[in-house]
Amino acid sequence: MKIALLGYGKMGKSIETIALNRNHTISLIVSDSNSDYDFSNSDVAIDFSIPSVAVSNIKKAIDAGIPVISGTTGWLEQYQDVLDYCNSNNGTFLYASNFSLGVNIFFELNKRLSELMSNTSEYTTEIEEIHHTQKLDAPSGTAITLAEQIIENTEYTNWTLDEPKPNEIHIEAKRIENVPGTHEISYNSEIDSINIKHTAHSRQGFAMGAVIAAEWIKDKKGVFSMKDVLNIG
Ligand SMILES: NC(=O)c1ccc[n+]([C@@H]2O[C@H](COP(=O)([O-])OP(=O)(O)OC[C@H]3O[C@@H](n4cnc5c(N)ncnc54)[C@H](O)[C@@H]3O)[C@@H](O)[C@H]2O)c1
Ligand SMILES: O=C(O)C1=N[C@H](C(=O)O)CCC1
Repeated sequence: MKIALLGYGKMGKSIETIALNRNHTISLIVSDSNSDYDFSNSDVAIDFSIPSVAVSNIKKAIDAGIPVISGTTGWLEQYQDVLDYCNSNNGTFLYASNFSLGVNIFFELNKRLSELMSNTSEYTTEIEEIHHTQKLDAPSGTAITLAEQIIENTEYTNWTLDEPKPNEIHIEAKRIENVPGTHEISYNSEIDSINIKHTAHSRQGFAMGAVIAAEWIKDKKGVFSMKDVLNIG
């Protein structure tokens, strides 16, 4: 498979290594310095760039009729616009806030735990995420997905990085050098605490998941998620 890499930073380089090991080729590398590019020699595009350019990269791939997967976070206020664009142009698109198998299993645990907690009023819920200091967005896309899952199953209606109101889940976003990504959900009462935590030891899981998603999506049409790729949940 010929893969176009949109973004060639920490993730783009990890994806390149894994893709080459799985006998794919890299047909195009787009970084901030070469925005004038075309997809004529590519089967699929993988976008891990920056929030301000992700949407134009994704739309450009859809315009070219190339399936595109995106792991870039921090642009989700435009997610519905991208879905509509993809559907009205008969394109192929998959976004995931987190491509690792472990986090996608963790999402299922989070969903189940929030269902179990839905009828208890004694507990308050908090999310802590820790990432490296170069990260541009806060909270992480993964923390937003976790919060949205909890909101779907409980009385919470919103998340906040600030001091929470009673209906808001507090997300604590910490930035510590070299941390690839840690997420912890806590339910705290006077009596006890319940915590679930995922710790990434490297970027390998994110990159492997992205390559597997690209292999899976190559000949499909429509909008997909990692649940479709991994067949879980
Ligand atoms: N979904 C996931 O599993 C997952 C995992 C890790 C990171 N991420 C997200 O992926 C994104 C990239 O992460 P990273 O750690 O590789 O960041 P990074 O800063 O190391 O790399 C970003 C790259 O984008 C490039 N870029 C800038 N302008 C561009 C343009 N116009 N077109 C294409 N590329 C351009 C930069 O040159 C840089 O090389 C971030 O949004 C991050 O939050 C998601
Ligand atoms: O390194 C990053 O940046 C990461 N971003 C994703 C997020 O925002 O959730 C996934 C984890 C790593």
